[in-house]
Amino acid sequence: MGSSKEHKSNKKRKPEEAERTLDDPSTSDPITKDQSRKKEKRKSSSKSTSDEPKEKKNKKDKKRRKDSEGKAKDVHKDESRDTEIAAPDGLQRFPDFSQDPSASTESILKAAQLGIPQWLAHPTTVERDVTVPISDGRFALSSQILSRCAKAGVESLFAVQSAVIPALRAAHALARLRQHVRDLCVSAPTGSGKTLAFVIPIVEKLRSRLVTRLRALVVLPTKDLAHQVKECFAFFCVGTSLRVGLAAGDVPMAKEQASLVSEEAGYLDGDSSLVDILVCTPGRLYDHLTMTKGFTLQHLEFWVMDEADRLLNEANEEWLSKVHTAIEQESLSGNSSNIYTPASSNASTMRRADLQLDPLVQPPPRIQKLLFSATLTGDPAKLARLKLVNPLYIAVTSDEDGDLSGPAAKYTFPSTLSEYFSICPEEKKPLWLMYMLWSRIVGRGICFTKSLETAHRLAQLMQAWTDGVPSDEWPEGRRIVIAEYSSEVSFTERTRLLRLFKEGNIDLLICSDLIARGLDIDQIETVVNYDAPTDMSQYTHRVGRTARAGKNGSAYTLVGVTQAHHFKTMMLDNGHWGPMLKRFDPRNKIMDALRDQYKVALEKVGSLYAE
Ligand SMILES: Nc1ncnc2c1ncn2[C@@H]1O[C@H](COP(=O)(O)OP(=O)(O)OP(=O)(O)O)[C@@H](O)[C@H]1O
Repeated sequence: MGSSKEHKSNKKRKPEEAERTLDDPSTSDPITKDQSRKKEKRKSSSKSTSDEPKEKKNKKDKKRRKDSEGKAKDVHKDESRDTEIAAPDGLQRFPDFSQDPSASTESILKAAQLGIPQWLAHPTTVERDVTVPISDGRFALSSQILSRCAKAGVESLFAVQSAVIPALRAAHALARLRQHVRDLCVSAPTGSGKTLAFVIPIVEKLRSRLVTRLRALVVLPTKDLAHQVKECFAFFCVGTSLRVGLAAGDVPMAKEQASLVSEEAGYLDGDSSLVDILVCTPGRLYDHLTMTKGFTLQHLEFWVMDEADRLLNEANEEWLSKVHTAIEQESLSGNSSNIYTPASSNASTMRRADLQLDPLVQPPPRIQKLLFSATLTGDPAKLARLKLVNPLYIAVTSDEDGDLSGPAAKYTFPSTLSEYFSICPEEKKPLWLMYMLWSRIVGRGICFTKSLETAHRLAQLMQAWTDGVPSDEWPEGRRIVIAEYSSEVSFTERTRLLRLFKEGNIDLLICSDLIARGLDIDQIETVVNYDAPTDMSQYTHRVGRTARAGKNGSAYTLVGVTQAHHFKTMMLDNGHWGPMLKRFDPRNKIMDALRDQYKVALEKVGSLYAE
């Protein structure tokens, strides 16, 4: 894990080749032709900045002058309120995250007109480069968690963690006073540490539980991500008796069932659960709710949806209503014939109608839903399906983001990311990629293509090229190693490839969008968009595989001539067209030298298909 010191000291890397900014008048590409059409739009967005009231500007300046280590307390306090509420259980004071009462009537009306709920239109914001020492009292972390953090190299908490952890710790304290626990929606850039923002407080809350019951459900869209998050939980649970399970479909159903539920316990009141925390994919969760005897959500306290917008986009949404039904049925009818006794170890968390009517029994904490994403959906209809209760929206943003109800706020990028694009004739893209590899513009990285088919063919071509050039002809005498990494490759093979990549034995993984989301590989220095992403969310997640945890990284997008107009419009519409995105063009001299190698590689692959 990157340390917070790294986080602060990074500088952006420049590519070796000549750069031209987009507003360079000498540029004569299809993109710039479109500039005048959009001028009006940009004018209006810059106007809003210059017309800003002085007071608001001063506030922003003050924010900018933050000292992330020492004064971070001020940074993610809701600026409209100076009040802090005292934690009832001896925790340190924590910020009051209640809704912003100062939201202007105008912005309230604007949000209402667009059908955006107030909580979504007025997030509590946190500056993206803030870090807070882990020992800060507001986190109230136990020595067990602190020692795991130390082991992981976590000395400071990143912005998203410094906002979410106190909010959750506060909610836990309030839950004990039978107050309502608010659901949480969190939007923070890629690589900003969202995983630990929920792992740490969940482990902290559950570590003192007495018996094993399924209390935290963490849903992720893919098997690969589920594995990654399971590993993270397992690491932070060392030293506790908490058990972490995985249901991602990589082992046969029966084996997975046996790892989650014990047959011996008799399937009552969730006492057959073998895990406290379950990390799963939607498909397997659905299967277990349907088919696994004794699998119950009766004791659930946390329901995390990581990469929430992708989960809400799942073609098959049945899993969502299945979970809601499971929760609701269990709380209405009870799922058990067990007789309740106050001494029962289950009593404090069991969600059963007969218990809830008993005035002597403290109600169980309600299930807190926690949504995380780098590109949280603003679609009210989709969010409504989650049945959120009094949600709190925390957004990690940058000073440049401006209007938080605008699109730029939806897509915040790591400050350590350098972004480049090139307009490239479609048929020359392989040559362009060879150039970038040969001239070492692309360090260790991943290359995204639009489809499995393209990934496969490109990997073949690049491998034919690298195999065909003798080792001593390569720059620095080192041949580049390229591998295909896609859903066509088996999960076991993907695991092996990732290991080789992490060990430095593979330089470039060519893939479809399989790993565009969430995958955390420390060693990725460069992302290449061989095919330009078609929407901003896809762009954000792809480039977000680099520049993680405060490390430097670069992203290069090869924009086909026919896609240039769409690419520029997409960037403009999302406030991402400007100095942050630089143009690069290959140097002809090197390209000329590579042309022959390219021809040889093409012939070699052509003969493969002819056979
Ligand atoms: N406080 C911290 N100090 C040092 N490293 C950290 C800290 N928090 C997280 N990291 C590291 O930062 C990396 C990125 O974290 P994580 O995968 O949680 O990002 P993310 O916000 O979920 O990104 P994405 O949106 O792409 O999924 C991980 O390698 C993690 O171990």
